Amino acid sequence: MLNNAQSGCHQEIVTIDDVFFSYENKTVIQNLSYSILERDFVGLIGANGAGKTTLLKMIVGLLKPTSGEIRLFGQSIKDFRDWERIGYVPQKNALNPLFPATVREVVTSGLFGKKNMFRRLTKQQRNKCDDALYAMRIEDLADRRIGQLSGGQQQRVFLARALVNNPELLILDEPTVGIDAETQAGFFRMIRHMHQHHHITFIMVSHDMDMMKSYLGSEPAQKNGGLSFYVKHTHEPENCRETDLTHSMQQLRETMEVLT
Ligand SMILES: Nc1ncnc2c1ncn2[C@@H]1O[C@H](COP(=O)(O)OP(=O)(O)OP(=O)(O)O)[C@@H](O)[C@H]1O
Repeated sequence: MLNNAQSGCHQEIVTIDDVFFSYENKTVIQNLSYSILERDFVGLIGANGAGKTTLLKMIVGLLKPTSGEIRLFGQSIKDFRDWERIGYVPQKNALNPLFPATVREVVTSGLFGKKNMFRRLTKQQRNKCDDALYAMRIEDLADRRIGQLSGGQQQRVFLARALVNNPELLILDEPTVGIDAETQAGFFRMIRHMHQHHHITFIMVSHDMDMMKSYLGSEPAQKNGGLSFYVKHTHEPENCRETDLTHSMQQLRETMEVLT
Protein backbone atom coordinates (compact mmCIF):
# COMPACT_ATOMS: atom_id res chain seq x y z
CA MET A 1 0.00 0.00 0.00
CA LEU A 2 1.12 3.52 -0.71
CA ASN A 3 0.87 5.69 2.32
CA ASN A 4 0.62 9.45 2.40
CA ALA A 5 4.37 9.93 2.61
CA GLN A 6 4.94 7.86 -0.54
CA SER A 7 2.19 9.52 -2.47
CA GLY A 8 4.26 12.72 -2.72
CA CYS A 9 2.48 15.43 -4.68
CA HIS A 10 -0.09 13.07 -6.15
CA GLN A 11 -3.44 13.44 -4.57
CA GLU A 12 -5.11 10.44 -3.02
CA ILE A 13 -8.28 10.04 -5.02
CA VAL A 14 -9.71 7.20 -2.92
CA THR A 15 -8.53 6.32 0.57
CA ILE A 16 -9.90 3.19 2.17
CA ASP A 17 -9.03 3.22 5.84
CA ASP A 18 -9.49 0.05 7.91
CA VAL A 19 -12.86 -0.74 6.34
CA PHE A 20 -15.10 -3.61 7.38
CA PHE A 21 -18.37 -4.46 5.68
CA SER A 22 -21.06 -6.98 6.63
CA TYR A 23 -24.45 -7.77 5.12
CA GLU A 24 -26.51 -8.61 8.21
CA ASN A 25 -24.38 -11.36 9.75
CA LYS A 26 -22.17 -12.08 6.78
CA THR A 27 -18.83 -10.28 6.83
CA VAL A 28 -17.60 -9.65 3.29
CA ILE A 29 -14.72 -7.20 3.76
CA GLN A 30 -12.41 -7.03 6.75
CA ASN A 31 -9.64 -4.71 7.76
CA LEU A 32 -9.12 -3.24 4.28
CA SER A 33 -6.82 -0.25 3.82
CA TYR A 34 -5.79 0.89 0.36
CA SER A 35 -5.00 4.18 -1.35
CA ILE A 36 -5.61 5.02 -4.98
CA LEU A 37 -3.56 7.89 -6.32
CA GLU A 38 -4.32 10.36 -9.06
CA ARG A 39 -4.06 8.69 -12.50
CA ASP A 40 -3.62 5.17 -11.14
CA PHE A 41 -5.28 2.31 -12.98
CA VAL A 42 -6.42 -0.17 -10.36
CA GLY A 43 -7.62 -3.60 -11.42
CA LEU A 44 -9.69 -5.39 -8.80
CA ILE A 45 -9.72 -9.14 -9.17
CA GLY A 46 -11.33 -11.83 -7.04
CA ALA A 47 -13.53 -14.91 -7.16
CA ASN A 48 -17.32 -14.63 -7.32
CA GLY A 49 -18.56 -13.34 -3.99
CA ALA A 50 -15.19 -11.95 -2.87
CA GLY A 51 -16.73 -8.51 -2.35
CA LYS A 52 -15.63 -6.55 -5.44
CA THR A 53 -19.02 -5.02 -6.21
CA THR A 54 -19.58 -4.36 -2.51
CA LEU A 55 -16.35 -2.38 -2.37
CA LEU A 56 -17.21 -0.34 -5.48
CA LYS A 57 -20.65 0.40 -4.05
CA MET A 58 -19.04 1.71 -0.88
CA ILE A 59 -16.73 3.93 -2.93
CA VAL A 60 -19.66 5.47 -4.80
CA GLY A 61 -21.67 5.91 -1.60
CA LEU A 62 -24.37 3.31 -2.29
CA LEU A 63 -23.32 1.26 0.74
CA LYS A 64 -21.83 2.46 4.04
CA PRO A 65 -18.90 0.66 5.64
CA THR A 66 -19.85 -1.19 8.82
CA SER A 67 -16.74 0.41 10.30
CA GLY A 68 -13.71 2.31 9.05
CA GLU A 69 -13.64 5.27 6.72
CA ILE A 70 -13.55 6.06 3.01
CA ARG A 71 -12.24 9.39 1.74
CA LEU A 72 -12.75 10.72 -1.77
CA PHE A 73 -10.39 13.41 -3.03
CA GLY A 74 -9.19 13.80 0.55
CA GLN A 75 -12.66 14.39 1.97
CA SER A 76 -14.64 12.02 4.15
CA ILE A 77 -17.32 10.35 2.05
CA LYS A 78 -19.86 11.49 4.65
CA ASP A 79 -19.27 15.09 3.60
CA PHE A 80 -18.47 14.47 -0.07
CA ARG A 81 -20.87 16.12 -2.51
CA ASP A 82 -18.90 16.41 -5.77
CA TRP A 83 -20.32 13.27 -7.30
CA GLU A 84 -19.91 14.60 -10.84
CA ARG A 85 -16.15 14.05 -10.36
CA ILE A 86 -16.86 10.31 -10.37
CA GLY A 87 -18.24 8.22 -13.22
CA TYR A 88 -19.62 4.78 -12.37
CA VAL A 89 -20.59 1.98 -14.72
CA PRO A 90 -22.35 -0.69 -12.64
CA GLN A 91 -22.35 -4.38 -13.44
CA LYS A 92 -24.23 -5.11 -16.61
CA ASN A 93 -27.92 -5.80 -16.34
CA ALA A 94 -29.62 -7.26 -19.36
CA LEU A 95 -31.78 -4.44 -20.64
CA ASN A 96 -35.36 -5.03 -21.59
CA PRO A 97 -35.57 -4.30 -25.35
CA LEU A 98 -38.76 -2.37 -24.65
CA PHE A 99 -36.96 0.00 -22.28
CA PRO A 100 -38.16 3.27 -23.75
CA ALA A 101 -35.12 5.55 -23.37
CA THR A 102 -32.98 6.49 -26.34
CA VAL A 103 -29.19 6.46 -26.22
CA ARG A 104 -29.13 10.25 -25.96
CA GLU A 105 -31.54 10.18 -23.02
CA VAL A 106 -29.50 7.57 -21.18
CA VAL A 107 -26.27 9.52 -21.68
CA THR A 108 -27.96 12.76 -20.65
CA SER A 109 -29.28 11.16 -17.47
CA GLY A 110 -25.65 11.06 -16.29
CA LEU A 111 -25.88 14.83 -15.91
CA PHE A 112 -28.82 14.69 -13.54
CA GLY A 113 -28.78 11.34 -11.77
CA LYS A 114 -31.94 9.30 -11.95
CA LYS A 115 -34.34 12.18 -11.62
CA ASN A 116 -35.52 14.32 -14.48
CA MET A 117 -34.10 12.11 -17.20
CA PHE A 118 -36.39 13.70 -19.76
CA ARG A 119 -36.08 17.33 -18.81
CA ARG A 120 -35.15 20.06 -21.26
CA LEU A 121 -31.44 20.61 -21.81
CA THR A 122 -29.43 23.79 -22.02
CA LYS A 123 -27.14 24.19 -25.03
CA GLN A 124 -24.12 23.52 -22.84
CA GLN A 125 -25.63 20.28 -21.53
CA ARG A 126 -26.46 19.22 -25.07
CA ASN A 127 -22.85 19.84 -26.08
CA LYS A 128 -21.57 17.76 -23.18
CA CYS A 129 -23.80 14.93 -24.27
CA ASP A 130 -22.62 15.25 -27.89
CA ASP A 131 -18.97 15.14 -26.78
CA ALA A 132 -19.54 11.96 -24.76
CA LEU A 133 -21.44 10.30 -27.63
CA TYR A 134 -18.73 11.27 -30.05
CA ALA A 135 -15.88 10.16 -27.78
CA MET A 136 -17.44 6.69 -27.58
CA ARG A 137 -18.12 6.68 -31.35
CA ILE A 138 -21.85 6.19 -30.86
CA GLU A 139 -23.16 9.49 -32.19
CA ASP A 140 -24.97 7.63 -34.98
CA LEU A 141 -26.87 5.61 -32.37
CA ALA A 142 -28.10 8.67 -30.47
CA ASP A 143 -31.78 8.27 -31.36
CA ARG A 144 -31.95 4.49 -31.11
CA ARG A 145 -33.56 2.78 -28.14
CA ILE A 146 -30.92 1.41 -25.83
CA GLY A 147 -32.73 -1.91 -25.41
CA GLN A 148 -32.34 -2.59 -29.13
CA LEU A 149 -28.53 -2.32 -29.16
CA SER A 150 -25.93 -5.08 -28.92
CA GLY A 151 -24.12 -5.72 -25.64
CA GLY A 152 -20.97 -3.96 -26.85
CA GLN A 153 -22.92 -0.93 -28.04
CA GLN A 154 -24.79 -0.76 -24.73
CA GLN A 155 -21.50 -0.79 -22.84
CA ARG A 156 -20.31 2.18 -24.88
CA VAL A 157 -23.54 3.98 -24.03
CA PHE A 158 -23.04 3.36 -20.30
CA LEU A 159 -19.45 4.49 -20.56
CA ALA A 160 -20.57 7.66 -22.36
CA ARG A 161 -23.11 8.22 -19.57
CA ALA A 162 -20.35 7.88 -16.98
CA LEU A 163 -18.14 10.28 -18.97
CA VAL A 164 -20.69 13.00 -19.54
CA ASN A 165 -19.58 15.04 -16.52
CA ASN A 166 -15.93 14.80 -17.52
CA PRO A 167 -15.09 12.77 -14.40
CA GLU A 168 -11.66 12.48 -12.82
CA LEU A 169 -12.34 8.98 -11.51
CA LEU A 170 -14.01 6.24 -13.56
CA ILE A 171 -15.24 3.11 -11.81
CA LEU A 172 -16.14 0.15 -14.01
CA ASP A 173 -17.69 -3.06 -12.68
CA GLU A 174 -17.01 -5.89 -15.13
CA PRO A 175 -17.59 -3.69 -18.17
CA THR A 176 -17.03 -6.39 -20.76
CA VAL A 177 -19.15 -9.24 -19.42
CA GLY A 178 -21.16 -10.92 -22.16
CA ILE A 179 -19.26 -9.17 -24.97
CA ASP A 180 -17.36 -11.03 -27.69
CA ALA A 181 -13.56 -11.21 -27.50
CA GLU A 182 -12.91 -8.77 -30.34
CA THR A 183 -15.24 -6.11 -28.94
CA GLN A 184 -13.71 -6.67 -25.50
CA ALA A 185 -10.23 -6.06 -26.89
CA GLY A 186 -11.43 -2.85 -28.59
CA PHE A 187 -13.11 -1.70 -25.41
CA PHE A 188 -9.95 -2.29 -23.42
CA ARG A 189 -7.83 -0.42 -25.99
CA MET A 190 -10.18 2.50 -25.55
CA ILE A 191 -9.94 2.39 -21.74
CA ARG A 192 -6.14 2.12 -21.90
CA HIS A 193 -5.97 5.10 -24.23
CA MET A 194 -8.11 7.12 -21.85
CA HIS A 195 -5.81 6.18 -18.99
CA GLN A 196 -2.57 6.89 -20.80
CA HIS A 197 -3.50 10.14 -22.50
CA HIS A 198 -6.06 11.75 -20.23
CA HIS A 199 -6.12 12.74 -16.67
CA ILE A 200 -8.44 9.98 -15.52
CA THR A 201 -8.01 7.55 -12.63
CA PHE A 202 -9.56 4.10 -13.09
CA ILE A 203 -10.87 1.37 -10.87
CA MET A 204 -12.00 -1.64 -12.86
CA VAL A 205 -13.33 -5.01 -11.79
CA SER A 206 -12.71 -7.76 -14.30
CA HIS A 207 -12.45 -11.51 -14.51
CA ASP A 208 -10.23 -11.20 -17.56
CA MET A 209 -6.92 -11.95 -15.87
CA ASP A 210 -4.93 -11.99 -19.12
CA MET A 211 -6.07 -8.54 -20.12
CA MET A 212 -5.59 -7.11 -16.64
CA LYS A 213 -2.16 -8.64 -16.15
CA SER A 214 -0.94 -7.57 -19.58
CA TYR A 215 -1.51 -3.96 -18.58
CA LEU A 216 -1.05 -4.03 -14.81
CA GLY A 217 1.65 -6.65 -14.33
CA SER A 218 1.38 -10.13 -12.90
CA GLU A 219 1.83 -9.34 -9.21
CA PRO A 220 -0.92 -7.75 -7.16
CA ALA A 221 0.12 -4.64 -5.24
CA GLN A 222 -2.02 -5.85 -2.36
CA LYS A 223 -4.28 -8.71 -1.33
CA ASN A 224 -7.07 -8.64 1.19
CA GLY A 225 -9.16 -11.75 1.76
CA GLY A 226 -10.28 -12.82 -1.68
CA LEU A 227 -9.58 -9.41 -3.24
CA SER A 228 -6.42 -8.65 -5.23
CA PHE A 229 -5.46 -5.12 -6.23
CA TYR A 230 -3.34 -4.76 -9.35
CA VAL A 231 -2.12 -1.27 -10.13
CA LYS A 232 -0.40 0.76 -12.79
CA HIS A 233 0.77 4.23 -11.86
CA THR A 234 0.79 6.61 -14.80
CA HIS A 235 4.18 7.73 -13.62
CA GLU A 236 6.29 7.34 -10.53
CA PRO A 237 4.49 8.71 -7.48
CA GLU A 238 7.52 10.84 -6.59
CA ASN A 239 7.68 12.48 -10.02
CA CYS A 240 5.66 15.64 -9.59
CA ARG A 241 6.66 17.42 -12.76
CA GLU A 242 4.66 15.57 -15.35
CA THR A 243 1.61 17.67 -16.03
CA ASP A 244 1.07 17.26 -19.75
CA LEU A 245 -1.84 14.86 -19.55
CA THR A 246 -5.08 16.40 -20.64
CA HIS A 247 -8.46 16.15 -19.06
CA SER A 248 -11.39 17.29 -21.06
CA MET A 249 -14.11 15.63 -23.05
CA GLN A 250 -13.26 17.90 -25.94
CA GLN A 251 -9.72 16.52 -26.05
CA LEU A 252 -10.97 13.00 -25.60
CA ARG A 253 -13.41 13.50 -28.43
CA GLU A 254 -10.57 14.55 -30.71
CA THR A 255 -8.08 11.88 -29.74
CA MET A 256 -10.55 8.99 -29.91
CA GLU A 257 -10.23 9.38 -33.67
CA VAL A 258 -7.02 7.34 -33.41
CA LEU A 259 -8.97 4.31 -32.30
CA THR A 260 -11.40 4.11 -35.18
N1 LIG B 1 -27.70 -7.25 -0.71
C1 LIG B 1 -27.04 -8.31 -0.21
N2 LIG B 1 -27.47 -8.93 0.90
C2 LIG B 1 -26.82 -9.98 1.44
N3 LIG B 1 -25.68 -10.50 0.91
C3 LIG B 1 -25.20 -9.93 -0.21
C4 LIG B 1 -25.85 -8.80 -0.83
N4 LIG B 1 -25.13 -8.44 -1.92
C5 LIG B 1 -24.10 -9.29 -1.98
N5 LIG B 1 -24.14 -10.19 -0.95
C6 LIG B 1 -23.16 -11.25 -0.69
O1 LIG B 1 -21.91 -10.64 -0.38
C7 LIG B 1 -20.83 -11.33 -0.99
C8 LIG B 1 -20.05 -10.37 -1.88
O2 LIG B 1 -20.86 -9.97 -2.98
P1 LIG B 1 -20.29 -9.06 -4.15
O3 LIG B 1 -21.39 -8.85 -5.11
O4 LIG B 1 -19.63 -7.87 -3.56
O5 LIG B 1 -19.18 -10.03 -4.75
P2 LIG B 1 -18.34 -9.90 -6.11
O6 LIG B 1 -16.92 -10.13 -5.73
O7 LIG B 1 -18.65 -8.63 -6.80
O8 LIG B 1 -18.90 -11.14 -6.93
P3 LIG B 1 -19.09 -11.39 -8.52
O9 LIG B 1 -17.74 -11.67 -9.09
O10 LIG B 1 -19.97 -12.61 -8.55
O11 LIG B 1 -19.76 -10.17 -9.09
C9 LIG B 1 -21.47 -12.52 -1.73
O12 LIG B 1 -21.36 -13.65 -0.94
C10 LIG B 1 -22.91 -12.10 -1.91
O13 LIG B 1 -23.73 -13.22 -1.93
